[in-house]
Amino acid sequence: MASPTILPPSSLFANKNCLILTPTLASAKEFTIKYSRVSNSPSISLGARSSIQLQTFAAMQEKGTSALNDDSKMKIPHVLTVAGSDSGAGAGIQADLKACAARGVYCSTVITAVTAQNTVGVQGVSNVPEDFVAEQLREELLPMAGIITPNLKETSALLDGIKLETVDDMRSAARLLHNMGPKNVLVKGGDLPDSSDAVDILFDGDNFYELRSPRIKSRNTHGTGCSLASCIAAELAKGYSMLSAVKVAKRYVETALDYSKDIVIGGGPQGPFDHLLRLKSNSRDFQRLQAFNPNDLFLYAVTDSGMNKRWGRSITDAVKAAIEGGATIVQLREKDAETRDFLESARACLKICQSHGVPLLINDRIDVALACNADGVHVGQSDMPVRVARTLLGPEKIIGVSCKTPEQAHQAWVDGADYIGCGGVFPTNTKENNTTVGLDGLKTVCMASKLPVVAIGGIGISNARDVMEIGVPNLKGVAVVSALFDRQCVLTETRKLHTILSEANVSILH
Ligand SMILES: Cc1ncc(COP(=O)(O)OP(=O)(O)O)c(N)n1
Ligand SMILES: Cc1nc(C(=O)O)sc1CCOP(=O)(O)O
Ligand SMILES: [Mg+2]
Repeated sequence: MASPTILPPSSLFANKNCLILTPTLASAKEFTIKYSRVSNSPSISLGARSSIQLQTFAAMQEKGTSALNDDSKMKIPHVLTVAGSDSGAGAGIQADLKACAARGVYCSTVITAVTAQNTVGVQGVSNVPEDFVAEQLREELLPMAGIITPNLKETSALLDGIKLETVDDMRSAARLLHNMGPKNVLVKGGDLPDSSDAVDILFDGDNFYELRSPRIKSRNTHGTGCSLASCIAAELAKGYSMLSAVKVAKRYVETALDYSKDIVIGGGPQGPFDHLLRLKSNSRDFQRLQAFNPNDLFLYAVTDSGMNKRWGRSITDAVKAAIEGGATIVQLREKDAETRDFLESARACLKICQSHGVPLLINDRIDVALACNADGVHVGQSDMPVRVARTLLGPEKIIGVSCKTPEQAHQAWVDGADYIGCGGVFPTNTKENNTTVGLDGLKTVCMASKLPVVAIGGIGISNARDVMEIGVPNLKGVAVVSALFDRQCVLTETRKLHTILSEANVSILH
């Protein structure tokens, strides 16, 4: 790539040609700021195109943004969006409002331009006087940005027209944009040629993350960028990290696009999609648009068909007892089961888990997980690669992967896993020829991992406390097989382990 001229940040605001514009609103002062406030750490996300962190909430109030005044009484997260109005209601302010509402966040609005448009095109734009908007926003937005989210055209426009044809080009561009000041850059590669996946590159100044998802064929894509940025702001406002917020936002937009493929609004070539899908569907898939909850890893019960047979109980009885005893997530690890039996058990266990709000994962078998619509899978380093599993399972399902080294942990994040299982922490008889990494190995992996971690291998009531006391915040719990299922009473053993973990949690917090 040729080295681009980097525009000074202030000109991004002052010069319309340098603003990051959506193609449909290219003549408007189209920029969107989403303001989100979480207790004492206010942040603004500059939406359709970027996101900024405000130093102080007070500074914003002094600027007279009355919509935000008295915010302290609000119980729900609050986003301020500053954007153009789209009369077609697919993008702009209208998309921001819908996306925030769909994500459970209150959205105040400042309108910068009013457009007349429909699914055929933009018929007119009337800008709100620039001074009036500038009065509210200040200059030099980009260096304050928490994240900017340009698509390929916008990235190219910001970088003096450079060509972006490959994922490597996107990475280089993300680095160049990062040099302009924003803390994070998400270059959206939806228009990348010759790619069967939609690939976005997130760069936080240290690491690149390649976020892939299946490309959704739909004419109803108008407002996708606005909605993604709004959703990032909404998730930040709820307190999620930038990385989690971006992942959830991407999943939300993908799911909404997929849900809206067949709706017909207007006769033009590009229609809007339906942001409020969640309100219209009771299905678990839509309810699970939340980020994976890492706290579910607290007491992770992993079944073993051999052990259950030995103690004369069915898998379903074993799962019921584990849940009653306090298991917070269940994995069916049925190495010897015939596929048909496994599927039948998985369906029955899923019903039990669903009725208790406990996620059910399937070990190794993506086919079984798909067939029974389980919550996700756990795979190892020699099972199906996480990236492939993600493509098959879609953005909503939980994917866990076994990791013994920092490098594997890093790859797990890049590939789109939700958590890692790290072990064997202690020697185990449950898994043959398993390498023991010890408490030190566990700590090393946890510290390197951007994902939540569950420890596994030889863990039971005698040593669970030692494991949790390594005191690394992303170690969220323990995964256990024999200490629960190679025992006479699964319920009693699970309860005991739950008590020990809870006590360890309390002592770590103090
Ligand atoms: C939570 C959790 N962590 C690790 C594993 C091990 O997975 P894998 O390495 O694929 O080995 P098998 O379980 O398939 O023998 C796990 N199952 N769960
Ligand atoms: C399934 C599994 N995976 C491991 C890993 O190190 O990745 S250890 C393990 C077996 C865990 O069983 P138990 O709790 O009975 O020791
Ligand atoms: Mg495996």
